[in-house]
Amino acid sequence: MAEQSHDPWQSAMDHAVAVARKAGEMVRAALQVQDKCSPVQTKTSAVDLVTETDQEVERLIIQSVKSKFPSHSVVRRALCAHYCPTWIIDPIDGTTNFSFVVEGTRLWACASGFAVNQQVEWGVVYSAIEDKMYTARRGRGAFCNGRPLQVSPQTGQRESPYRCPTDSSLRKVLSLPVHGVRGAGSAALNMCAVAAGFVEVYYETGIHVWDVAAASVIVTEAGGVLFDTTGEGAVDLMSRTIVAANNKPSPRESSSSWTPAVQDNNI
Ligand SMILES: O=P([O-])([O-])O[C@@H]1[C@H](O)[C@H](O)[C@@H](O)[C@H](O)[C@H]1O
Ligand SMILES: [Mg+2]
Repeated sequence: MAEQSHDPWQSAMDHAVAVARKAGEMVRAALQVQDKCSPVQTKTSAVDLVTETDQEVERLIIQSVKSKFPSHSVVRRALCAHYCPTWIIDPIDGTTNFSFVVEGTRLWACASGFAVNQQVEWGVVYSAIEDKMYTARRGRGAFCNGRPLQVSPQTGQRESPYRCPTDSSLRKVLSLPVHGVRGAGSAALNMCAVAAGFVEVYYETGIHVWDVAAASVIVTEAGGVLFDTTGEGAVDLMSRTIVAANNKPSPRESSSSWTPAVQDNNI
C-alpha cells in the first residue's frame, strides 16, 4: 500500500504499533528455542549483545517499513541529520534479559522512534510479556494500551531508609536520599515507568540513541522532562547519557529537597 498523504506520520505510527505486536510475538516464541536466545558474533558484539532474534526482528521491521514507506530510512545508529523521516529501531531493548532468561522476566521491549529533522515525532514501545503498548505522538499525549499516561506528581522528599549508592555524576544531579534504586534493565521500559508515574527518575550513561529515542517522546508527552547528567543542559539523544524525570529540580531544590526514586542501570 502506498504512503498515506493526509497524515503520514500517524499512518507510520499506526504501522509501528502493528509491527511491534508482530515483533513481540516473534520474540516471545523465540524464548522457547535456546538457539534463538543465544548471543551471536557480530562486528559490534563486544559492546552490543545481539541474538539471532534481534536480527530477525530487525529484518522484519526494516522490510515492512521499506515496503510501506519507501521514502523512510531505518537506522539503529543515528538520529538522522537531515529532514529525511527516519525510524530509529531497537528490535529487542533488553537483549541481556531476553538472552540470559531469568524465569518470568518481563523487561525487554520492541521499540521504534520516528525522527524528522532531528525531532522525535512519535515513539512506540511494546512490552510483549505484559502486553503493554506504550505510544506517544509529539503534542498529542502519551498512552499505554490507549490509557493516558501521566508522570508522578512527587516533588518533595520521601521518607527513606536508603541512600543512593551512585557515582559522582549521579550524585551531582540527584544528590539526596531516595526511596530505592532499581537497575533491572530495558532502558525503554524504565523510561516508560517514569512516564507512567511508577518511578520519578531514570538515569543512565553509556546508553545509545536507539535505546531511548522511542521512549523519549513518551516521557515528555506524559509531562516528564529529559536532561543531561549535569542537570543543566537539554538532552542530546546522541550524547549517550540521559536523565528522564517527572520534573526538573531547580538548583536550590536539587541540593535540598528533591528526592525521587531512581533507576540506575550503571550501579
Ligand atoms: O542492548 P539493548 O538490550 O538493546 O539495550 C540495553 C538495555 O536498554 C539496558 O537496559 C541498558 O542498560 C543498556 O545500556 C542498553 O544497551
Ligand atoms: Mg536497547
